[in-house]
Amino acid sequence: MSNSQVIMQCTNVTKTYQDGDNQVNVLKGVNLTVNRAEHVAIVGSSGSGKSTLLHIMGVLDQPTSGVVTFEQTNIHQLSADAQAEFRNQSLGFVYQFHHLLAEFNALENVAMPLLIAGNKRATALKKAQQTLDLVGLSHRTKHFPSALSGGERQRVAIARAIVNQPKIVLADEPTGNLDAENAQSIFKLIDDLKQNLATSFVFVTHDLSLASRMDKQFRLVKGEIQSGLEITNV
Ligand SMILES: Nc1ncnc2c1ncn2[C@@H]1O[C@H](COP(=O)(O)OP(=O)(O)OP(=O)(O)O)[C@@H](O)[C@H]1O
Repeated sequence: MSNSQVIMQCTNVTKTYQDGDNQVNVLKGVNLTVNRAEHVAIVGSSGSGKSTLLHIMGVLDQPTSGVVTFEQTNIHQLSADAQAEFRNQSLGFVYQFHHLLAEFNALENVAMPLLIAGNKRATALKKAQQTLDLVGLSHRTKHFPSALSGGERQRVAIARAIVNQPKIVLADEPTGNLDAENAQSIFKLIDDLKQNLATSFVFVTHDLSLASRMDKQFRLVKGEIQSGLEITNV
């Protein structure tokens, strides 16, 4: 695989917290690579460091040591402005809880990142409409979050994450709050998006059957990546 295929890379990433007199080593030298348009799962038991790693990859947090590159640039050495631009333009986030704005309808929620980036309202709404079409919610654009089902809200959250065509989406247990049927349907949606988008996806999930559908799986055990994906003990 040539280096130009690599979009994001973690090299020897560690994270240590000081808890009183104790040092808590949450990540102990994590190495992983995400290629262009690749769908990657990160699995691991509660407390294994998954969210910490995802936050570091999204420059929401700093590693204690090690390097994270995005298109060969060390993202933690960028200026605050450049980091904000990276988050705005190259990155999408999806969380376990949708974090949609209650006072805006689905269309406006999806348009929000484009409006914040300075697009005209008409342009932003048009792109938001196209993205809601893509996630199968053409018929729900005027609904407020409170009038949508859990699965529909998560689709809106995914539409919001991809509306500005980021190169990579980081998703922290995007189906963790959904029943099995809705979880399946969200993963099918993400599979289907592969046909339309060249976006890389990194998912944190507890669900090994969903993880096994991704192109690649990393298993975190006590802050270290272990190779192989076993169906037990996650
Ligand atoms: N600010 C902090 N100070 C001290 N310890 C922390 C801090 N943040 C996280 N931790 C510890 O780091 C460990 C990893 O947390 P993290 O949230 O990354 O795990 P996780 O694998 O995402 O877990 P879950 O699946 O439950 O969300 C946990 O033991 C947590 O208590």
